[in-house]
Amino acid sequence: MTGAPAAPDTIMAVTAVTVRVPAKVNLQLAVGPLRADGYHDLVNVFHAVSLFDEVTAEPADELTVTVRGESVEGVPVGEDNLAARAARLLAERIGARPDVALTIHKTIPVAGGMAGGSADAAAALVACARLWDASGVRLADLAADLGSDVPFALLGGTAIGTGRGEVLTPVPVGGRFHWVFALADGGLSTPAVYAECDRLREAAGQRVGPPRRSQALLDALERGDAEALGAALANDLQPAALSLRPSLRRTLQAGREGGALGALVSGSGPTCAFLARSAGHAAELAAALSEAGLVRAAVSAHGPVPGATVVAGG
Ligand SMILES: C[C@@](CO)(OP(=O)(O)O)[C@H](O)COP(=O)(O)OP(=O)(O)OC[C@H]1O[C@@H](n2ccc(N)nc2=O)[C@H](O)[C@@H]1O
Ligand SMILES: Nc1ncnc2c1ncn2[C@@H]1O[C@H](COP(=O)(O)OP(=O)(O)O)[C@@H](O)[C@H]1O
Repeated sequence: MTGAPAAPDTIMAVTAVTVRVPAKVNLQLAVGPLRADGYHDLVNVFHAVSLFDEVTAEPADELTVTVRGESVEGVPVGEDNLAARAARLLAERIGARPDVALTIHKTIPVAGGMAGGSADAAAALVACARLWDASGVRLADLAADLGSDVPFALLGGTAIGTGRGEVLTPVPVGGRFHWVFALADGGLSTPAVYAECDRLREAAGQRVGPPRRSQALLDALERGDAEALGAALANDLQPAALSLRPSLRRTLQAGREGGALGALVSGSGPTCAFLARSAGHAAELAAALSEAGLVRAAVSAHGPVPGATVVAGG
């Protein structure tokens, strides 16, 4: 090496920042009655899994969004993209122009009940905060304004979300869990699934009380007990997702027949989640589900994993 070393006070301009951000599955989703503001109070046990999107932020003359990946139809590339909204919100907060080129590499299924859009918003917040040296801004406050699931994508791990899901309390977890996700063709709209949940409850004359946390589920998580966790998985939106997409019943049944410890729709669906006994069992189950021809793809993953993390630049 012959080059002179950089002077100690040289400040390297940040040219690109890449953030990796996980998908989530809801281990318990207890849904209270419809609130006056159109939301529902929840007990939402979020669990971050190793299925990741990556968002790269680079300085540019104006805000642009590029989306790459398989099956990204329906993802807006304009100002409605949640990552673009996140960049604009942060720029507004620090009094800067949102001049950034955002490139999103999507692996998380779109409109799949795994919070991919929320994940991209959280990643964009972290990437732009690094690019614009906005380390003093509390990103969690901005996240909650972008969507109920966005704060969890920043935090990762496993956490209970109350309120509309944005008030987070981390949950202790005593091990790693192995999952299979059955990805469906096409998505389901989150507001439509909540509305169907309300409709089904009303039609059944169901009196809906406040959502309650499952102690059995929290104990299973703390012990790292996959069998008990499988038995405790619960999603109040599942009947609504099945009502809107009846074919998911067969997918859930196929996973149970493959020995899953638990099977449920992930959040608002249509992705189905299966808890496996081990990494090996997850690989077998994913192969069996793919071969059964009921799903677009079946992928294995583990959880919990950290939230939005800078992996390059900055
Ligand atoms: C259902 C869940 C489970 O984690 O996620 P997905 O499975 O869709 O990823 C979430 O509650 C989705 O959160 P998110 O997608 O951030 O929703 P938001 O943008 O805040 O709200 C979109 C719409 O969903 C409905 N909504 C959302 C949250 C909530 N607690 N009650 C609701 O009724 C409302 O109709 C709202 O207008
Ligand atoms: N970056 C993004 N990735 C995916 N969807 C996005 C994004 N930005 C906005 N959207 C919109 O949000 C909707 C819900 O997306 P997503 O978060 O993937 O699903 P879900 O709410 O079921 O978890 C999409 O159908 C799309 O119209």
